[in-house]
Amino acid sequence: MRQPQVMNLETIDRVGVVGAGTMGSGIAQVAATHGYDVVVRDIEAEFVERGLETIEDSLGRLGEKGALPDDPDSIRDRIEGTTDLETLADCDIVVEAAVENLEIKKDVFADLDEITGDEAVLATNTSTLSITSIAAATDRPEQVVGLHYMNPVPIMEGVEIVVGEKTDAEVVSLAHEFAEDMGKTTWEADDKPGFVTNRILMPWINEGIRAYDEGVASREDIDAGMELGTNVPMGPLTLADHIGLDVCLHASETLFEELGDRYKPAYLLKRKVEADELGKKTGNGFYEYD
Ligand SMILES: NC(=O)c1ccc[n+]([C@@H]2O[C@H](COP(=O)([O-])OP(=O)(O)OC[C@H]3O[C@@H](n4cnc5c(N)ncnc54)[C@H](O)[C@@H]3O)[C@@H](O)[C@H]2O)c1
Repeated sequence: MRQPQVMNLETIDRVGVVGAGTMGSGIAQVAATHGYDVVVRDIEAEFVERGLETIEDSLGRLGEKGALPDDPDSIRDRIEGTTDLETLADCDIVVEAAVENLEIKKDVFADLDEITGDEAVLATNTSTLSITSIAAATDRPEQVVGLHYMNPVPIMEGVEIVVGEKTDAEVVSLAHEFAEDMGKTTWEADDKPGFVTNRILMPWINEGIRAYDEGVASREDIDAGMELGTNVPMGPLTLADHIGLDVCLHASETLFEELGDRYKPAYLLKRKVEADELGKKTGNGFYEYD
């Protein structure tokens, strides 16, 4: 195993992005917006082109709203598209956002491990797959970390930093700093299935889908019920559509395989109710209140 090099944000100039789909194009755009030189790679030229068009459209819209620190053309000029993975060889950090398939991600990481410099950080945007498993395809598992951006990347503020079994603490710090440098706010999760977000989100989405299928309410009323009743900005069916149903299915299958039936009331929930810890009204639940 290699020894991790000293890394800090100042050493990161060139950012590689693998995959020019929904997430990869967003990550490339946000990195370029914050001054990084970006190279984004997909397997087919038409996918690269589509990703770049998405970026141009989004930059155009944000530019019109005055929401960019620079003019859209200058930001766009910082992004290079390619089908050749070798173009990522001199990247200081690579964020992988290819399809949610462990074998594909492992192949990508093995290739990145071969071609990038020793000190490069390799990050994955996986929604549910194990960082540790992906890192095992490399000879630098301590430099592999989860950088889980949210969709749509240019709009969503949060990035979940996922710590693999062997991820070095310096790499974790760098991941936080890198995301924050892109104007994001981070939180950290251990490398457990679904991390924080999808572990909780996916059963919620699936329940919304089942409720619709079982005729509990119309699509609109399920979404309205959750939006108006629980103050989320988007109900489960609309959100699933935004995420991509295939992405949701992949994520759900991984969680089901790893965690089984998650729909029983949580053990701790029952215990807290028995202990009369009912939340804000009793002054304590999962938090304490004055
Ligand atoms: N869509 C979301 O809401 C969301 C949110 C957070 C994380 N993610 C995760 O981000 C990743 C990408 O998801 P997406 O929604 O952008 O998917 P997508 O299908 O929109 O894009 C994936 C892209 O990866 C490309 N690709 C496949 N194999 C490749 C390879 N070997 N090298 C380079 N490119 C390759 C595909 O051609 C495609 O363009 C997945 O791991 C997903 O779980 C998705």
